[in-house]
Amino acid sequence: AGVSWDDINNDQQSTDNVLHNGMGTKTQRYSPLTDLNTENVKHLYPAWSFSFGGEKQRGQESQPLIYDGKMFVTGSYSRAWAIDVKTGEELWQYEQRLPEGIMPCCDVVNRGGALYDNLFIFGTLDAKLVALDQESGDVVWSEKIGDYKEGYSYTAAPLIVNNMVVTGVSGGEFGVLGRVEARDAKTGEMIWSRPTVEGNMGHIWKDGKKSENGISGTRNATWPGDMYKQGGAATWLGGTYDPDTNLIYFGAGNPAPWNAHTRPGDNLFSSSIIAIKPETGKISWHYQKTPHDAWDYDGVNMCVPFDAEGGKYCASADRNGFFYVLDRTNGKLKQAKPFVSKVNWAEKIDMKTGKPVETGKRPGDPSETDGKKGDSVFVTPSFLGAKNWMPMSYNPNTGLFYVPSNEWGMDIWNEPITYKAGAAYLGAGFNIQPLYEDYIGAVRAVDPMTGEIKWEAKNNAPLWSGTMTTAGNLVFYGTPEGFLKAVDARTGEELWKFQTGSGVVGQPITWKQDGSQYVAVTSGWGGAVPLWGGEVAKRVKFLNQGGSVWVFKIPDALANM
Ligand SMILES: O=C(O)c1cc(C(=O)O)c2c(n1)C(=O)C(=O)c1cc(C(=O)O)[nH]c1-2
Repeated sequence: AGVSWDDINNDQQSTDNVLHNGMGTKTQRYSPLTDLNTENVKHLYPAWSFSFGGEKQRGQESQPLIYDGKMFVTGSYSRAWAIDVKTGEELWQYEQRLPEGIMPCCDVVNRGGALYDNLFIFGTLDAKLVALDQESGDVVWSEKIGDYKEGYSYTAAPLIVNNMVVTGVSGGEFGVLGRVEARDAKTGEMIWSRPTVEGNMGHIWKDGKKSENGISGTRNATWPGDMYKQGGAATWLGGTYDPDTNLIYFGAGNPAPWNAHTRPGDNLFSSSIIAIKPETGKISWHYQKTPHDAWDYDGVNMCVPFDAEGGKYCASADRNGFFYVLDRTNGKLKQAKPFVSKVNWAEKIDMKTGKPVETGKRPGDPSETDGKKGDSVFVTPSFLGAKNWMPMSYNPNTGLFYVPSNEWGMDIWNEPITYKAGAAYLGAGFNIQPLYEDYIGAVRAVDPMTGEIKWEAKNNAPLWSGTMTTAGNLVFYGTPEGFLKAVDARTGEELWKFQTGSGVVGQPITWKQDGSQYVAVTSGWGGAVPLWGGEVAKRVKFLNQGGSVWVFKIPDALANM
């Protein structure tokens, strides 16, 4: 009984449940179901809605999981629920007792949990992993990921690989040490820990004992002095696993602090994609998208595995505005094209070197002006990114990625900064601005092999929800204005929408149950935009908060037509 690794590995093919983040460890967010399709989606109607209750609303970014007639979903402030999928009745509720001093940078969000055996495992804002019994909601084990007093937290859904639960850390804005860690999913015991800042040694545990496990090659060649110890490169979005290559792919975030003048060098492995061997935690290859990042372009965006033209690739739509395709066996660059209309920090990515050709838009060094504030520059995209955390989906039938993208720019300048444990470690100021009157968000259908945009669906507010696609030629996504929408995967034509009562910044899923296809999504406006969005935050300040999960189905009479 319970959820096995085989079940999880088969998640994308098995349609009667959703066992893993991304609807499979590859996180393609693709369902082979065709019951619901472009013809009948207009009949989709709500089966039930469940309120997360309380005053603790804020951003609801969770992807629900479905197993054995139960939905497992997390909410803001490190809460989790099990719900009867048929009736929408609550089975149990768990609420982490959060200390006063938690320091999540970008809202009190959670993006979902992981199922393994009889457990539901999720990360909390006080940087713990909590494993709950699926039946009772009781805590089976709990382990510390990092010290919340130093700025560590966790918001991502864990990744399951074999018998391991694999997680990263949040806290890049506080100079934490980014890392990827594998624990025994049944007990929480550490198996390996792999820092993502060059110069820091990894460790492997044997019989409960920690041993050295260095990476080969240069040690700390890309950071000055001791700065690698607080180098950031937070792994705050979790990762993907591909059984074909037997590699774990993680994005590593921005180098700390933001002020790049303090840390000459490429600052590996920040703003990079890293491929890790699951047995040892060793880095197999790495690819840096933004060397010596000066704009908080971060780099956590997942590299989503897909196969095309006989090759094994992964694709990453980066905050820096480029859509990257890498050979996922060795990290070699195959393609990199912009997926937003204005990218002004780099002209292009040089296909020979794999590096960006910059245009000179780095914020000025404060020591070259009055010592307090360096010259400000206007840069596109803004640091909230051409695409932030919200996941894209890949449809193998259309061969297209469906990317939730945003068009905005920022004024950014640097200030002096020194590291202090538990304090913001930026050394930068900024103001984000819209570029266009009529829209900020746009779902874009990207052909990964050419970089061509096949269609786009614009949205007034910035898009902050994931997309999900099906063999029924549908793409689902949410809007901050409150709608869950279904569009035609081939054309982008809008076929259905439903107003959920608050902004949708969640991640839609679909599955089949008792003969009909279901769709679910969380609703509740929040995340980084209202907190950090500058002029954009002002433009969308009318949007209301919420906290609920919605479940939809088609009428039984239409289910098999
Ligand atoms: O560096 C980090 O550790 C870190 C963590 C998080 C997070 O855990 O949510 C975000 C970011 N950075 C970030 O840069 C960012 O834009 C962001 C947006 C969001 C969100 O949920 O809307 N989280 C985060």
